[in-house]
Amino acid sequence: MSHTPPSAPLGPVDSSRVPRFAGPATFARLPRLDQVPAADIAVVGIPFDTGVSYRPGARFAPAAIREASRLLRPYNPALDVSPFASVQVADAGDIAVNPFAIGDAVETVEHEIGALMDTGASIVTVGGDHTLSLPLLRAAARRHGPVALLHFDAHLDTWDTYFGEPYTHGTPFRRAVEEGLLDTEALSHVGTRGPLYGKADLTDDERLGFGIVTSADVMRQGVDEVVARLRDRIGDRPLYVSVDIDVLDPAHAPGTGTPEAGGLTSRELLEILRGLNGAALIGADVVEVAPAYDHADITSTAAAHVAYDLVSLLALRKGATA
Ligand SMILES: N=C(N)NCCCC(=O)O
Ligand SMILES: [Zn+2]
Ligand SMILES: [Zn+2]
Repeated sequence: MSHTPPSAPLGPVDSSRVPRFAGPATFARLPRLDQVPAADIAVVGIPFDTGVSYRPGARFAPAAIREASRLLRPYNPALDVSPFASVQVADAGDIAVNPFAIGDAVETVEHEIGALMDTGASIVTVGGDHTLSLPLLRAAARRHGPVALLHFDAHLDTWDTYFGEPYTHGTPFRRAVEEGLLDTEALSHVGTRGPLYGKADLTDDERLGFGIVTSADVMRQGVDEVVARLRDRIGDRPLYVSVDIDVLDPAHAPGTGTPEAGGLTSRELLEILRGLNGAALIGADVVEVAPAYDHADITSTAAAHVAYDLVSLLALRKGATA
């Protein structure tokens, strides 16, 4: 069901008239959700980093990504779409999550995102740590049933517990499989690399149903072959995409909490995402941006562009054109 009003959607502030560095930042200078009757696509910030195991700071990512998104323009040539022209896209602001209690934050995110989805909006979240994918997948699965997952990350994030804790940024996808939120025929990690605790990390992960396209596979096989393999696995299932920005090499994303050498370039990541055009994307998150470790906004710029392409893919699904 589309909630696009009969009149044209309210688009972003025109950066050819109002300088793009003026005024408060919303994602891509889009209207706030409270300025439009309803949104077909909502970008939501989640300022939360209580689930991290190493460098904190992802709570500041929604603001940094919005600032970095000021330079985005309304036509996306790579996907030949104007994502804001015929579909109402809006910035829904930040979810007020409890910074002291992970369980409470997880419940709040599930509830708030579920309520937004109930209005008919598709959601792209920006910011926060990878703990958040669990409540986001709970909300997605409640609406769509078990979903296919494309998980871009240096890490597996299928560990069982950390310090005995079940809800952390290293464990969301183990919980998601246990809770039946994922279609275990269609689970892929992309960009995996780096040292593990032991070989069992990999065998456990495989037992949960995941396939792995390592960072080195992307280099050896190339983007087109990787996209073909992933699309084959996803088919026409409802698809959730989770992007941990540490999938990028630290040269392309220094501002993150658990950096690993040997990652994707931002060009490779964007091209793989664009290869998903036509898949049944239903929602996405962009997590693990930690602005305090960033330089020259490299990481938040990459995250803003990733979110823009994800919004573009959702807009295409909702009928947007050039
Ligand atoms: N960045 C994410 N999501 N997870 C990293 C967990 C790595 C570790 O603590 O061993
Ligand atoms: Zn990671
Ligand atoms: Zn992760």
